[in-house]
Amino acid sequence: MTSAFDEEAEVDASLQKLGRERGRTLSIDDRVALLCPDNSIDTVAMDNGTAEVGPSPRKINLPSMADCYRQLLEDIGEDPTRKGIKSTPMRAAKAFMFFTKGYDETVQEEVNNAIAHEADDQMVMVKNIEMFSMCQHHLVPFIGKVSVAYIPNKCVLGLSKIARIVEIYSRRLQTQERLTKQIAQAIEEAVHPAGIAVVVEAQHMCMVMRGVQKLNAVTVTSTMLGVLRDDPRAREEFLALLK
Ligand SMILES: Nc1nc2c(ncn2[C@@H]2O[C@H](COP(=O)(O)OP(=O)(O)OP(=O)(O)O)[C@@H](O)[C@H]2O)c(=O)[nH]1
Repeated sequence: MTSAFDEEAEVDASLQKLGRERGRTLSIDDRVALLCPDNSIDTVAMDNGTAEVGPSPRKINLPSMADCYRQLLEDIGEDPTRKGIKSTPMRAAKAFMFFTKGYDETVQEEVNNAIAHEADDQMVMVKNIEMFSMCQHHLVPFIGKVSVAYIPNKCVLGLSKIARIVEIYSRRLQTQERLTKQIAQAIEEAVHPAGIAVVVEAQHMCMVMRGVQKLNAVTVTSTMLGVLRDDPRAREEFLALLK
C-alpha cells in the first residue's frame, strides 16, 4: 500500500521533473494539482503574465439544482409539495450557489488596483478573518478564522483585499490544507512579499454533526513562505502577533 509519505516523495520527484522540463521553479499550485488531480484546477493566464488558479467559469442552472433538491427531499421521506417546504428546493439551490460563489470570482478582479508601492518592510498582519467553507468530502461546512501576515517587498496590498482573497478561496468546495495554500499563493502572486504566513483554524461540521462527532476538535493548518518560513526571528514575531 502507498503511504502518504511515498505519495509526497512521488510528488517531489514529479515536480522536479516538470520543473526541469519547463525550465522554472514550480509553484505550490503545481504541487496541489499533482496531489489533488481530481480537483479540476485550471490554470488561466492573466494579463500580467501571472497565473490565477480556479475552476472554469460555471454554468448556473438553478431549476436543475432545484429539481435535485426536490428529489433529495423525496428521498429522505419528505413531501416536497407540502406547505412550508414547497419553495425550499429553489431556496436551497440559491443558497448552495452562494456557498460556492468563489468559483465566480478571481483574485485579479477582487484585488483590482489596490496594490501600492510602499518602502516600509514591517510585518503586516490581518488576523481572525471569519471563514465559511464547504468540505469537499461531505458537502457540509467547515467554519473558522484565517490569519494572514506578510512582510512587504516594495508593495502593499489593500487590507480588505486580504479578506476578499479568503472569501474567493473559501467559498468553494475545499480541503483546509488547499485553502491555506491557495490564500498564501494568491498574496505571493499579488505583491511578491519577502515572506507570507497563513494560519487557518477551523471546525469541520463533518466531524461535529456526524461521523466521529467531536464537538471541540479544531484543525489548524499553516503555510509559511519566504522569510516567514526561513528566518526564526520573523517567525517568532508572527507567532507573537498571532496570540
Ligand atoms: N485532510 C483533510 N481531511 C478532511 C477535510 N475535510 C474532511 N476531511 C476528512 O476526509 C475524510 C473522508 O474519509 P472517508 O473515510 O472517505 O469518509 P467517512 O466515512 O465519511 O469518514 P468519517 O468522517 O471518519 O466518518 C475524513 O477523515 C474527513 O475528516 C480537510 O479539509 N482536510
